[in-house]
Amino acid sequence: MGGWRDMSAEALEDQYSPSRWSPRLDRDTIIDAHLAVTAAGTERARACAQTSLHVPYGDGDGEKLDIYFPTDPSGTFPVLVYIHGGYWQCLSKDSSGFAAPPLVSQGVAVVAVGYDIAPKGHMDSMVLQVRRSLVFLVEQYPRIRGIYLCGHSAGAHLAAMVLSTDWTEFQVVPDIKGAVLVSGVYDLEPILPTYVNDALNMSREVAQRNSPIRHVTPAGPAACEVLVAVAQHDSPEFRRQSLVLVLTWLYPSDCWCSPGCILY
Ligand SMILES: N[C@@H](CC(=O)c1ccccc1NC=O)C(=O)O
Repeated sequence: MGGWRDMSAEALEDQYSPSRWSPRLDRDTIIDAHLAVTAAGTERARACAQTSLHVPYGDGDGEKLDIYFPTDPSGTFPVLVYIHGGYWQCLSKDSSGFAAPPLVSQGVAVVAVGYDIAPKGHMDSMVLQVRRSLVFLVEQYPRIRGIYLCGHSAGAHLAAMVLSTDWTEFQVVPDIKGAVLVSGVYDLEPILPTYVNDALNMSREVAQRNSPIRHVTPAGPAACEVLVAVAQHDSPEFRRQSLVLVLTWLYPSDCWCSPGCILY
């Protein structure tokens, strides 16, 4: 069966370039459209919510987050933590607050997490940064009751790594109640031969260590509700990746990601 290991680098680049799969817009237009929509949505969110912007959660340049507070600031509140995509090398928290308006009006805080993207940031450090951002929120904002994670594309990968965290290595265990993973990449090995890895410069070992489908801890992922979503026109490889993640988390003792497996 022709799995990703049988694909040429060219074919993999096609599969792992979401911009090439839109039936409506060409590959350059669609990325610009994505940037325009997220930037405008974030501007709207900043106009309608109380915010704390560029809050440092660590000493690194990129270790900052934006908080959009609930309209009614009394009492405790759940928080939606949004992790942006951009193949770990573009985009930022500064245009990642677009989900806030309907949530803050319902008493939910929204946090857009920043992290040091490549080439400055490495895969290990980005994963550590998003984990630390949650520890910071729990420690600094005791009125938070329940964390919901949302990540898009590379951000869905980072969110899945957060769900796979062994929190015994940290000071606190964040109360993650749910997650929405949108069009993520959960096995990093197929992107090694593609242009995506030019800035990331991952070795096979780094890619495997940071692949949620290979990172199933004995305790499994955080015990919470998870919605794994793909888009109608995502590439077959993107759709396969989400399917393998779901199967891995549902049936961790079965093999879903080695040569010979039906979905490999
Ligand atoms: N070079 C990629 C760009 C890309 O993947 C992307 C662009 C904007 C937001 C998210 C993206 N992908 C995953 O993080 C492409 O051509 O589709």
